[in-house]
Amino acid sequence: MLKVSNVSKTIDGKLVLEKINLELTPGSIAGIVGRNGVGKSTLLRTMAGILDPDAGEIYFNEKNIHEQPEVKQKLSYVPDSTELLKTYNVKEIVKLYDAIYENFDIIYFYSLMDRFKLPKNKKLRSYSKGMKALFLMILSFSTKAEFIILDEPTNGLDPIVKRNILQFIIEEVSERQLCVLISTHHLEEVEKMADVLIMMKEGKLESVTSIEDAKSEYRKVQVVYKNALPESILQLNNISILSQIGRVSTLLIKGNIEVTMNHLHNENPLLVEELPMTLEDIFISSLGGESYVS
Ligand SMILES: Nc1ncnc2c1ncn2[C@@H]1O[C@H](COP(=O)(O)OP(=O)(O)OP(=O)(O)O)[C@@H](O)[C@H]1O
Repeated sequence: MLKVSNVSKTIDGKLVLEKINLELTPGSIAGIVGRNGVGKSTLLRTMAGILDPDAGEIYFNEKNIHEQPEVKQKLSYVPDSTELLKTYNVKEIVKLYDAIYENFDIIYFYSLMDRFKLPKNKKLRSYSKGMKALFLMILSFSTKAEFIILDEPTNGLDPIVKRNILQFIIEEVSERQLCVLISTHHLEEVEKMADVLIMMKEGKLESVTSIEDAKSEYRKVQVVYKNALPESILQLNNISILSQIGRVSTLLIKGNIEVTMNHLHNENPLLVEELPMTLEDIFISSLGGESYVS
């Protein structure tokens, strides 16, 4: 179990993380989403023990990762950049990881290199972006860490490499009861693979829920009224307008769903139709700021 307790961090005079509390359990994948610059990478780096919090603690299996650094053997962090490693070749990096991680499994590492058809006698510089991302992932899972933190692991990857990586992560989590935390802007990935959705806003956690619970809190509907949207509907504070094209409005209802649906019906609509909802709708409604009517 990984526990973040009241963690705050200020960088260059700016409060980047504010009283973050979070618990993640083994055998689960958590997706952390939020707009650019809200503090996701800072939180991930702090959870990995790379940055020190100004206040609060992070525990892995009840051991404080900043006070008992040997716990970091159980954690692996994959950054969103391979800059640091690019002048090394595969064998040198493997040697480095083998020296740092006492459970590093070289046989497993090379079996994964074969599975994903990555060349073994090259400098990382000669790898394509997709190959580098796969390589870092393979390295990370070969450490046999129990908690793996991935910062934007599928950025810039083609759909096939992306699918292979995501499939690989799901396999590893179910076979080894790992806990994986993924930061991403690809909401459809979170929707497909994550058990837990973490939404972050301006340095704070806006919500931590299962994907199912997040979706059940909302309903997306298309409505058409004879004239413009009735004033009484515009005044409801649990409704967001996702789009308006002519008299056709797409609304997202948050909470109090049955009462609000009755309200929509009571205003004599020409049409009220439920639409399938995506995490993107929830993201825009919860984290999008004041105005996003298209
Ligand atoms: N080393 C640093 N020096 C100065 N400011 C920093 C540093 N690291 C982070 N910040 C600031 O902290 C805030 C959060 O940055 P962070 O990279 O954690 O956000 P993010 O949510 O991961 O963003 P993105 O989605 O764009 O990757 C930003 O305002 C950023 O400018």
